[in-house]
Amino acid sequence: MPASYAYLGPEGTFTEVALRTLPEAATRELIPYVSVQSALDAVRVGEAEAAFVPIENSVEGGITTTLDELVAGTPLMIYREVLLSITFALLVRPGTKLSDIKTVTAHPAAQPQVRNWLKTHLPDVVWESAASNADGARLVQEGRYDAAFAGEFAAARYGLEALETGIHDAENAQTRFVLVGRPARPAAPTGADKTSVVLWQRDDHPGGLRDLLGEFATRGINLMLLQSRPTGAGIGNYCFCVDAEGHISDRRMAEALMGLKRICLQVRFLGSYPRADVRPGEVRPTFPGTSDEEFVGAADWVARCQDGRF
Ligand SMILES: O=C(O)C(=O)Cc1ccccc1
Repeated sequence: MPASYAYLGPEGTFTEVALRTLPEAATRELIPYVSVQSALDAVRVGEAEAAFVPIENSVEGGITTTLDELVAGTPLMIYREVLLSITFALLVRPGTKLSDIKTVTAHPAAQPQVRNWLKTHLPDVVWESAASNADGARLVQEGRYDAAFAGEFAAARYGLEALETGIHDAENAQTRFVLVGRPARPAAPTGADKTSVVLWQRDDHPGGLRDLLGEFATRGINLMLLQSRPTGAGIGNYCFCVDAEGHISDRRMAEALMGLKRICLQVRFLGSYPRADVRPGEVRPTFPGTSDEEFVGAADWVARCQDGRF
């Protein structure tokens, strides 16, 4: 049996389309799961080699179920990311007219991307959340709802037709997906990488978040995502999901992570992996004084001072 990748299913999700853009997906068995949790659990228990799930979109930010799964439980690691431009189609059973639609469904992350369209075209419709956009299409096929927002490509799979296509409140809306596996050595740096971590503050004090972010800022590391998530320990108790530009084997990133490890209650490393928004082969510039050579040179200088050889 080939190694398998679990993904947020059923067949016909945007997640499946994004997964199929990865060359390695062609050599794996792709198995749909009903939720992000069950796909990630399949990896945790060794049923799947990796899981492919949505993690962020450009309209609402982080997809909290995915972030919360990565923050807690048995540690997992991100190995790849994929960006997909998203527009929705309104899928209905053949013959349904716009005026027939009383109920509509989709994944909760779809709602902020179609809210204005709904207000204009179906102001009185009742929204129900589905486990995924393709699951919403399946529920329309079963007659549970009148319409679903999903990819146009899902229509044929569920015997539906697209009453409207190209629905998107925000121009260029993109969703980011990640391939998640059990912890292992990260892929080698490409020159345009991203590192994801979760940070827990040691205590609550003025400027606490600034202290954490300062570890990145003083080493010239740009941040690409900062999302607080409740720890569950009470109001005001948060951990921080951070995506930072660079790879853990870059000296500046390694030093920033060492700094965070010293000052945080806990740091969870979620992986270093190639950025999907940069062309392969393109190397990101570093800020003055933050290249590997400059870190090595500075460490040598300190060693020579300690030896009285400067
Ligand atoms: O992959 C899907 O179809 C999903 O249900 C997740 C999702 C939700 C909204 C936009 C893109 C992907």
